Amino acid sequence: MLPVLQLESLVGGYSPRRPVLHGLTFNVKPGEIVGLIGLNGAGKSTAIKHILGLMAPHSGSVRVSGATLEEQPELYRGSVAYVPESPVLFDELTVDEHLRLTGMAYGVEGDAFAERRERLLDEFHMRAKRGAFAEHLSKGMKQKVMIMNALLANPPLYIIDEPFLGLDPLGIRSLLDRLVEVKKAGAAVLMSSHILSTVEAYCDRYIVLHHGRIAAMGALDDVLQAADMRGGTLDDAFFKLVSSTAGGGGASDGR
Ligand SMILES: Nc1ncnc2c1ncn2[C@@H]1O[C@H](COP(=O)(O)OP(=O)(O)OP(=O)(O)O)[C@@H](O)[C@H]1O
Repeated sequence: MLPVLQLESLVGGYSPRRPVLHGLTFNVKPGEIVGLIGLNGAGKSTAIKHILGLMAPHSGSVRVSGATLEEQPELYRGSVAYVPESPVLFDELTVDEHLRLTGMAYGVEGDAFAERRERLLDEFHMRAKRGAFAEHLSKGMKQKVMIMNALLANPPLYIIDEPFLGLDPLGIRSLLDRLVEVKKAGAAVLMSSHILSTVEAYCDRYIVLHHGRIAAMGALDDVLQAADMRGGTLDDAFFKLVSSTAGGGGASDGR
């Protein structure tokens, strides 16, 4: 099955003289959740900015649904929904208005729009707040609106950056349940998080980023092997990979 997201030898960062990402090659296929993990400053958000097209590669490429942003900007943008680490909303629009705006942007209209909106309002316990302005919502509620917008769009690719920050346990459960559902329906999900137990439980594959390079990639067994371990958790392997250079912490690009 063709990957929805393909990074090929991506070199990128904020200044051409000092790249942050050193040749990342990985993909995310339909029907899988891939966890992007790494220490603070490893390059996760920078990689996500390149995937979203907010930053241009110094070299290498990013393809979404088979095309680069330059080749097919509409296909590329319409294929991705992004949930950022910190919610970005319009203060003077209500929850309902945000959902309507997303529906218009992604071409979700009529009965399909109404059905998805009603379900999301219930699932994320936001029905009572549907008419509230974003500026009057709590931090976690704002994050829920970002997540609801992404799910409403129902794209082939979800990019989710630290989604659990600020969410209450019910919100976390609703999000995880829906990620499993969209994955079963064939969506591809790239999720960055520091909550390794959740990443281990929900992701099919993991990418361990360390100093802008892939230190390990694959299923749990692959990551354990890269860490030279026979058994253990993702947390154990991660700790070993990022705390010893010899153990593969600064390893080369993986596939
Ligand atoms: N706007 C920026 N300008 C210049 N350098 C930046 C900028 N944002 C991040 N960096 C640098 O890029 C590197 C990678 O940062 P990035 O934000 O991608 O890390 P991260 O893995 O997302 O970390 P965290 O877990 O803390 O969110 C760091 O060295 C950081 O200092």
